Amino acid sequence: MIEVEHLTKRYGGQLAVDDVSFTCEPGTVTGFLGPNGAGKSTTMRMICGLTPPTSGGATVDGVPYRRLGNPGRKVGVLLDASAQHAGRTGREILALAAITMGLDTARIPERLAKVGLDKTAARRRLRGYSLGMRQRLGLAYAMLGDPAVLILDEPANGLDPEGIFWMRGLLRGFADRGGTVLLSSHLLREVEAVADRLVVIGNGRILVQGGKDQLLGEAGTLVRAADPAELDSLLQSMGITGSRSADGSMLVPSDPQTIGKAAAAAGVVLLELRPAGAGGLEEMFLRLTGNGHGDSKLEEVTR
Ligand SMILES: Nc1ncnc2c1ncn2[C@@H]1O[C@H](COP(=O)(O)OP(=O)(O)OP(=O)(O)O)[C@@H](O)[C@H]1O
Repeated sequence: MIEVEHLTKRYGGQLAVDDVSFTCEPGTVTGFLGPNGAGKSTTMRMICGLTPPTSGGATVDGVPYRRLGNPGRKVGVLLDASAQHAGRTGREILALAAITMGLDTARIPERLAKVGLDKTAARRRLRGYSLGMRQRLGLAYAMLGDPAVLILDEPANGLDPEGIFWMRGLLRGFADRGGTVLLSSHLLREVEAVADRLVVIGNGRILVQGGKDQLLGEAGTLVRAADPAELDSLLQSMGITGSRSADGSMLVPSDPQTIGKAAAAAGVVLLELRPAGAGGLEEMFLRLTGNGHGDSKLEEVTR
């Protein structure tokens, strides 16, 4: 379990992280989403004791990271896949980590294989690794001590589509066995398939957080009419403001039943009517994060 309470980080006059609170429960994957510079890495670094917070705090299983004994056995961390000695081989990097944690190095070949790094890759120096290979090694490194908690900053960076699919399976399996995963990304699509909960951050502040299914359910309705002007006046009469997509459909903050009934009563012919789901969530994500601090209406959905 990861508990983050009122974490705040100020760099000079800039608030990089502003009063951020959330919890990651065992058995779940939490997607930590936000555009570049939103404050994801700074938050994760504070959770891992690498950056001292200006105020607030974070614990893993009730203990601040810096006070965990043998932390690699409790929390697997991947913040920067390139932050290893470039002249060491993949095998050496894992061997040093195993020795530091008091683990048998015999587990290393199996762990390398598990992340898709073969014997040749194991013998290659890190400077010869692609970014995707570094991420794979970083995941093996994070999971080497069999921790119950994983904290991963943009682990999909550099992975090809097959690699992203593989990583999702790995993290889903980890959480399904009771593990806790905090996973950051600047792309909703990247985490949507694996996350149970989403925490969206922009300009250092949490803009929205909640269960993925709930957020998907609240993402609105997609509706397309044979005559868009008729739909516009119907929505106007209902006091609903929608946003129009390039294909002429409207994303409206209402449920399909309400819209369908009103359209039928008004004789407006609909060609499409469905929950907006992931597409709507992505639009909401872009709207929230593209909006600076967001407006005051955009409160936290739920905890
Ligand atoms: N050591 C530092 N000194 C000064 N400012 C910093 C420092 N580290 C981060 N910042 C600033 O804090 C803000 C948040 O940065 P952070 O790296 O946490 O964002 P992020 O969401 O992880 O972005 P990205 O996806 O680009 O990695 C940015 O404006 C960044 O410039």
